[in-house]
Amino acid sequence: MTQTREEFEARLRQIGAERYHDKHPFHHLLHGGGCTPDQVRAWVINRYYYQHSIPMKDAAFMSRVESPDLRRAWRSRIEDHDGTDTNPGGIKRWLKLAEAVGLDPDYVASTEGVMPATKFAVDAYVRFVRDKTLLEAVAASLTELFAPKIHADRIQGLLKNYDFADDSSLSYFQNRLKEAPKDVAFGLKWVLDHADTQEKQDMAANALIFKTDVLWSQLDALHSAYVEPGRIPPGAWQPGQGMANAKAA
Ligand SMILES: O=C(O)c1cc(C(=O)O)c2c(n1)C(=O)C(=O)c1cc(C(=O)O)[nH]c1-2
Repeated sequence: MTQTREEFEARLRQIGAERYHDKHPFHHLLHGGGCTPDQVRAWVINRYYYQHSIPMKDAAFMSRVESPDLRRAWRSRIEDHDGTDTNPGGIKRWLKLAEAVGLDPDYVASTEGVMPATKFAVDAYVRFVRDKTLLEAVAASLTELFAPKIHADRIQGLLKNYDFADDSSLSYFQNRLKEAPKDVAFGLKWVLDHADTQEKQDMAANALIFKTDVLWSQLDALHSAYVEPGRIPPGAWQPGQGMANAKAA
């Protein structure tokens, strides 16, 4: 049976309550101060791959949208990450974080050393958005409903527990707190408006589940490579590589 708007929204929120990556042990370690500097670096290097792919994902989405109104509402997402004349954008802010943890930002931006599992997961998200219905693509972005809480927890946890954390190194997350709410309000309304049959509601819910899997599997890979059992896959970053001071020397 088709759910009411309220029931369907509750179903989407329940997916986040059960599956969002704020529950992953790697995030508990990171936010609680339990990561070594190299574990933080591994996270920054791999997560950069997600950051650098998000605008490509949004460009893939927009290339398929026929409605000028929908494209206009969506395009600020690309500017938020790539920047404008007056805003450096999220990718540059992420590289500030990379510098603050001692990495060479050029190394991080090269995406060398990113684990294969990170690439598989993130590339699958870009392909999903390119190939599936617009409804599924917008629904997949709705993990951002749950992101403000994790960003706020992260800012608080990193500031409390790590010397590298300050307003400059954490500016990425501070900015997302301002940017994400408008995106997610728009995306949620769009999905609720368009998922008007049971079949479409199921498609949208499954798209959101897929996206939680994309996020979760990245952290599983990070945990197994750099925490326990510490099995770094061939070709992935080894502690000591890509450091800023190695370049200066
Ligand atoms: O730190 C996080 O946990 C987190 C999660 C997500 C998400 O839920 O996909 C995004 C972000 N951050 C983020 O910063 C971001 O710009 C973003 C864009 C998107 C998207 O799917 O379009 N998700 C996310």
